[in-house]
Amino acid sequence: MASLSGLCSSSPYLKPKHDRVVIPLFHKYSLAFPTRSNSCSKLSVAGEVSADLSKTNSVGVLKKAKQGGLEKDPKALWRRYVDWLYQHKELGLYLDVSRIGFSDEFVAEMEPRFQAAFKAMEDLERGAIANPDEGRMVGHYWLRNAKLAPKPILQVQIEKTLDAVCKFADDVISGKIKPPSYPEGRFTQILSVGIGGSALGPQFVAEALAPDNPPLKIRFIDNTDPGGIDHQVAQLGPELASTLVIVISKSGGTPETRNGLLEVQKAFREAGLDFSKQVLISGVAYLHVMQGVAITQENSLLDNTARIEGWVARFPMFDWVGGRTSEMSAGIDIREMLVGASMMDNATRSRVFKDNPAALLALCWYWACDGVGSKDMVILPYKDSLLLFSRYLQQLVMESLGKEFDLDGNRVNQGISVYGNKGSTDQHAYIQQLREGVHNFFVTFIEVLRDRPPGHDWELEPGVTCGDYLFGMLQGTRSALYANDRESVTVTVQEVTPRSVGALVALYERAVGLYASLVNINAYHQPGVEAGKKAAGEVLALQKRVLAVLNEASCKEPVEPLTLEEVAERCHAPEDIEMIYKIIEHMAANDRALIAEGDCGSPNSLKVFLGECNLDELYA
Ligand SMILES: O=P(O)(O)OC[C@H]1O[C@](O)(CO)[C@@H](O)[C@@H]1O
Repeated sequence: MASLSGLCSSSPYLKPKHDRVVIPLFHKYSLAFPTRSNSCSKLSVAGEVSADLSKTNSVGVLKKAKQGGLEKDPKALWRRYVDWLYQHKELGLYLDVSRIGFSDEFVAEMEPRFQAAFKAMEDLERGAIANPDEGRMVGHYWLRNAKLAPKPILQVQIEKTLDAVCKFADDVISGKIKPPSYPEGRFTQILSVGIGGSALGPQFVAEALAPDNPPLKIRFIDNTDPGGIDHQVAQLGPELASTLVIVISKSGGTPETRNGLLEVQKAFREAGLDFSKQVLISGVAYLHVMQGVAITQENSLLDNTARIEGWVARFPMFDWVGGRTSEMSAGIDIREMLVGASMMDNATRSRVFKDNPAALLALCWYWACDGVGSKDMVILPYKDSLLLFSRYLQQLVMESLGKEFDLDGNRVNQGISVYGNKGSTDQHAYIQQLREGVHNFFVTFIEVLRDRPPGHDWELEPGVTCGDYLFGMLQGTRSALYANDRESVTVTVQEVTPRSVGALVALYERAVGLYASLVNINAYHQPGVEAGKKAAGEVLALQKRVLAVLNEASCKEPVEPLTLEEVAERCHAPEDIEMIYKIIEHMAANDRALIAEGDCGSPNSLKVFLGECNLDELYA
């Protein structure tokens, strides 16, 4: 049986006190250990024997390896810090994984799997169908280096779109493109309508990179909540006339985004603004002469609508760019971000494990979460401008990794839960539990070294600045957590710039892709969300039936208030009585159904009808 004892002695981390853990590295030994399935791995690995390590259940092995606890000797820790420190010199980015307790045996065990993951990633970048469930390529890396695109036409499209977007942005800021109802002025506001990756990316980047006094202030409608939409429109006030509305929807068919579009169109009408001139375009990215831009996939539902109405220009979002990885597509301060992302992409192509920060991150995730999501990923940027990084990563990580089946059809219910906010603020919120409570997480600190632009700093007490406190809080929290065996990773950047933000996005996009290979799942589809969308459609269809039944009863002389059972029966949906009750409760709360008897607290006492009879509906 292969033993790895030789690897142990060289590592200061693995001291003799650890039991020798023997890990089968090659297929012929794996039969000694239970595997999830006997099917050979689809992943081809380096070396003469293909391993089915993608199925080896290494959780048990991991647990055994972890029993030794974390290294606490300061000198040994320092050696580990130095030994594992990753630095991207040009980007000024560091990755410290020393506070994650993976063992040398574990790294050795994972090596073949990483080589397989690297190979899968290289195939992906060459245009393989890396999203097999949707039969799509995965090409967000091409957005920052168009030469990587597998077809010349794609390279041209990427480069042309980038140029067109940058020119459009310049023309808006310079006032060359003006608000139609405000010809003497220029655009002063941006209202972005989109959801999921079509909102979180722009929101994260706007929060991280927008200057204190931007040429256009940006606000977001990222939900179908009428109150939220009204609030954003109300805050625009008279500036609605000089608001550039951007609708982002890759599919062009997301209900929440469509509703945002319709609601904003209505607001324009009510403000006496000729919406057809202050175009808010949803669907394919069309640059209308007037007041709207949209970014999404060509030939979408809305694209065809827009094409029929004849639009001036278009910014396509490609079908091989997933929503959660569309950060680098049209619409944001892109060139510098692309440079940072491209530099990080080059680094994360390395097959030399220690030179690949994304591989290091993926290794830490696998170790900390046992490859099954057993711990949550807490994202703690100690920088206000990176406030939304955790929300951005929540979608990137959880929508990519949170999958029911693996690529071989095994039910795995994979994923890593992500949450966070910012430090040191969160030290006054949930860090108490992290330090002393349930140990179900590992932390990712995001450290930004530059506190203020040069010459703008000052000491609030002799020798100490406000930023020193922030630095001290980060380091103190990291030490306090580790002292109580709470593991963490620290990503350090010099300052928050388009280049460092681009690099961070690219780092995590690659880490997610590599981790997905390690756990053998498709990171590039989101079937679970489609299920939710479908269920929402069924609720709305039932609501239509409820309204029709109530309308019929309300058109009678005298009006016939109905009980829930009667409504359910007439909808031919007795099994949906609870949903019918919820629908009626929501309608009554919005004065769209009237309660003749009883109240919603006693569902069986209810008798409801509609305030008015809609004869058109009745005879429809
Ligand atoms: O950009 P679209 O097509 O409107 O989709 C919005 C979001 O919905 C999803 O498709 C599902 O959540 C995300 O992947 C995407 O970012």
